[in-house]
Amino acid sequence: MMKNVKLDIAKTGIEISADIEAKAQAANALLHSGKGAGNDFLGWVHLPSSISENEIDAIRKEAAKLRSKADVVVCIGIGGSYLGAKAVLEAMSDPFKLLHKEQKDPTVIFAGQNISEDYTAELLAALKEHSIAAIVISKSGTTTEPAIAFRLIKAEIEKRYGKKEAAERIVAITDKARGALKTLATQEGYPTFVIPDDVGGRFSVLTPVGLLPLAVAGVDIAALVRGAQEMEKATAEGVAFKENPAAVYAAVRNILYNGGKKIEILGSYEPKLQYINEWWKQLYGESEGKQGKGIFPASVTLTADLHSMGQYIQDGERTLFETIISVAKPAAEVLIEADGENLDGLNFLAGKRISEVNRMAELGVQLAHVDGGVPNIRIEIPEISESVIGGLLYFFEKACGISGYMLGVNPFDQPGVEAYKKNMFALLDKPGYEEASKAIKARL
Ligand SMILES: O=P(O)(O)OC[C@H]1O[C@H](O)[C@H](O)[C@@H](O)[C@@H]1O
Repeated sequence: MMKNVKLDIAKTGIEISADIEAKAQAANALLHSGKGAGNDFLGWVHLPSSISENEIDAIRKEAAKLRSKADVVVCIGIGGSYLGAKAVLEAMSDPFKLLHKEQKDPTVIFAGQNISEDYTAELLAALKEHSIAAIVISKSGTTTEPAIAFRLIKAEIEKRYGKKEAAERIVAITDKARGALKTLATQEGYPTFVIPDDVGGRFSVLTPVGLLPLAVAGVDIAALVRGAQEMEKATAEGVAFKENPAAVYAAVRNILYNGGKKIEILGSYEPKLQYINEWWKQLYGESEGKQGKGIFPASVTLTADLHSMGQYIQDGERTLFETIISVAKPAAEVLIEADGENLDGLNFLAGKRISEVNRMAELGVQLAHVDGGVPNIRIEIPEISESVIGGLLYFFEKACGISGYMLGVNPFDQPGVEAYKKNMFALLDKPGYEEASKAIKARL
């Protein structure tokens, strides 16, 4: 099988012991047996292979409808109901798309991932110039940020097109039975897609949560799923440890963490992958950061951040390791031309592709950081395409499950996220929070 994720751990200087190897294999087996902590949230393990063509067709059909009606589709959600679609969309998009006069696909934009009044005002103002539709996504159906954004976007759509047509322009993705969004969608007659009970938000990119917005934007979701299916096989129980990149990645992280490397920096030399970092941060941060434990997931985009974070990485506290997603083949070719005057002194690069310079930057940085005491894990992917990205996402998910079990936590809950919510509701006098309101206001 062609390897879409090649893991190179040589520059960590780590030899994985038989003991750690066995631990990683056992953690993978535990995911497959469904007997570990959080085992009612393991639906993602076999998600790629269980997506049917009918499901893909239904998503594509709904996407085609939204595409025919709107030139801007607002995708409303936060956390796992936002980052997967955003990450893949950025990875697959021309960053200068909006500068082109012809737009062949609708523009998918995001809302509900903040509570900024200015963001909201500017969004609503910009929408005035476009035909619009919306996808509202919330697994719980009760998350405040997207609920506020949706209330405003729903009102705008209804005002413009009427209630009946609003039900043709709004799609809800939520739990099959529970939550305010489910009730609302049923009442308003919105087409609805279900987030399976056993798939947590941060593992939901390959459900309609990620697939519908991506299909609307013109991303080949079948190829995305295909790539994930291949990775599901490549990381399955029974695959030899050394052949299973997810097991090896989890094992190396575990060793690094126990050796005092508390922070992992994910980076890439392709700015399109920036939001893959953001998606990965939620995946690993919420899965492992609990009970006073867990690697802190950080990220950089290179070479930009060498000029801001480079000093620290090279020379600051030695609690870091880095993981670099390295793209073997750029899609385009741009050569650096010779210049007769050579005023900028760059003629030594004449005739070279930009990617050659980028590659040498990557290799140079890798050795510099290793010399500075920052172990380096390299994840090579052949190119940025839907199937490769699908594989990469599943690779990270599988490794996260294994890693969480190796760490000894339940990787599938996030109890710590509730603390701020309680305080916010108390401060906002939400009914039911009367006592908490009094208590918290006294502390201000
Ligand atoms: O999809 P939702 O239920 O709206 O949740 C959106 C996000 O918010 C929560 O607070 C969780 O910490 C995340 O894991 C989740 O992805």
